[in-house]
Amino acid sequence: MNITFIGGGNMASALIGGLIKQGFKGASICVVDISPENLQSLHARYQVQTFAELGSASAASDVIVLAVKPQQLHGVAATLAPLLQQQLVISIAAGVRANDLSRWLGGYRQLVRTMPNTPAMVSSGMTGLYALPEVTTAQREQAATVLQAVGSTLWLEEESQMDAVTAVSGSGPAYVFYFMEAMQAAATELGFSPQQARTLTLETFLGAARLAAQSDEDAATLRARVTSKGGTTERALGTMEDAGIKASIVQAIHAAAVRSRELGDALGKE
Ligand SMILES: NC(=O)C1=CN([C@@H]2O[C@H](COP(=O)(O)OP(=O)(O)OC[C@H]3O[C@@H](n4cnc5c(N)ncnc54)[C@H](OP(=O)(O)O)[C@@H]3O)[C@@H](O)[C@H]2O)C=CC1
Ligand SMILES: O=C(O)[C@@H]1CCC=N1
Repeated sequence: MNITFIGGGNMASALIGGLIKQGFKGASICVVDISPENLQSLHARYQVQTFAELGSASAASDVIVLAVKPQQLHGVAATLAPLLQQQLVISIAAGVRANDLSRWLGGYRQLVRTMPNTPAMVSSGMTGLYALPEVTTAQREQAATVLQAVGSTLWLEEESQMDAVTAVSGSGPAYVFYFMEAMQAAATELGFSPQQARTLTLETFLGAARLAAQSDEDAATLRARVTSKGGTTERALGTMEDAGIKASIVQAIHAAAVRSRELGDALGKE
C-alpha cells in the first residue's frame, strides 16, 4: 500500500513513525508539506519521499491522508480534487465534517474521517473512524489497516460522535501530559532531581495504566485500593476534590467537544 500524507506536522509524523515501526517502508510513503524543514526532518528520520507541493506523482497513492490544520483543509482539498481517481482519502482534521470535505473535494465520496492521537508514534494510538456511506467494505478495511498499524480503532456509527472522540482520546494525551507535568513539578519540589522525578512519574503512569488495562475492576475500585483510611492518598484526593479537579476535567472535556463542533459549524459555512 502506498500512502501520501498532505501535511507533515506533529500528527503526520506520529503516524509515519508508527507505520515505519510496524514495517511500512519509507519508500512507500510520500509527504507533501509547505515547510522544507518538516520535509527534511521526516526524510532524515524515515527516508520517506518528500514533495514541496501536491502533484500527480504524490497523489498517485492508494491512500491519501489529509493531515493539515482544519483551517488549511479547504485550500488543500481544492488542489487535490482534480487529482482524485479512486484513492481512499482519510482525513484526520479535527472538526471538519465528512460531507463538507467531500463538497470541497468536488463531491468525491471515497472518504473516511478519523481522529487519531499522538501515541500512534509508539504503536499505542487510539483512533475513531467514520466512513461516508459510499465507502466500500474493502476501503473501510484499508483505512482500518492504516490506523490499526499504529494502535486501536473504534468505528463510529454516527459522525456526531467524532466530537466526543476528539475531546476524549484525540486531545486526551495532552491532559495526561499536563497531569504528568504537575506530578514531576511536585516531585522536584519534594527534593528529587528532574530525572528522578521523571522516572517516578512515568513509571507510576505506566504501571497504573497497565494495571487498569489488565484488571477486571473499574478505575474507582482501583483508586479505592490505593486509598488507606486516614492515610496519604486520602489526604491528596481530598485536596483534589476540594479544588474541584474531577469536575474541572469533565468540564474541560465537554469544552473540547464543543470546540470540535464549533470548528465543524464554522468550516461548514466555507
Ligand atoms: N496533534 C494532534 O495530537 C492531533 C492532530 N489532529 C489533526 O491533525 C491535523 C494536523 O495537526 P498537527 O499535525 O498538530 O498540525 P501541524 O501544524 O503540526 O501540521 C500541519 C502541517 O501541514 C502544513 N501545511 C499547511 N498547508 C499545507 C499545504 N497546503 N500543503 C501541505 N502542507 C501544508 C503545515 O505547515 P505550516 O505550519 O507552515 O502551516 C504543517 O507543517 C489537524 O487537522 C488536527 O486537527 C488529529 C489528531 C491529533
Ligand atoms: O488540538 C487539536 O485541535 C487537535 C485535535 C485533537 C488533538 N489535537
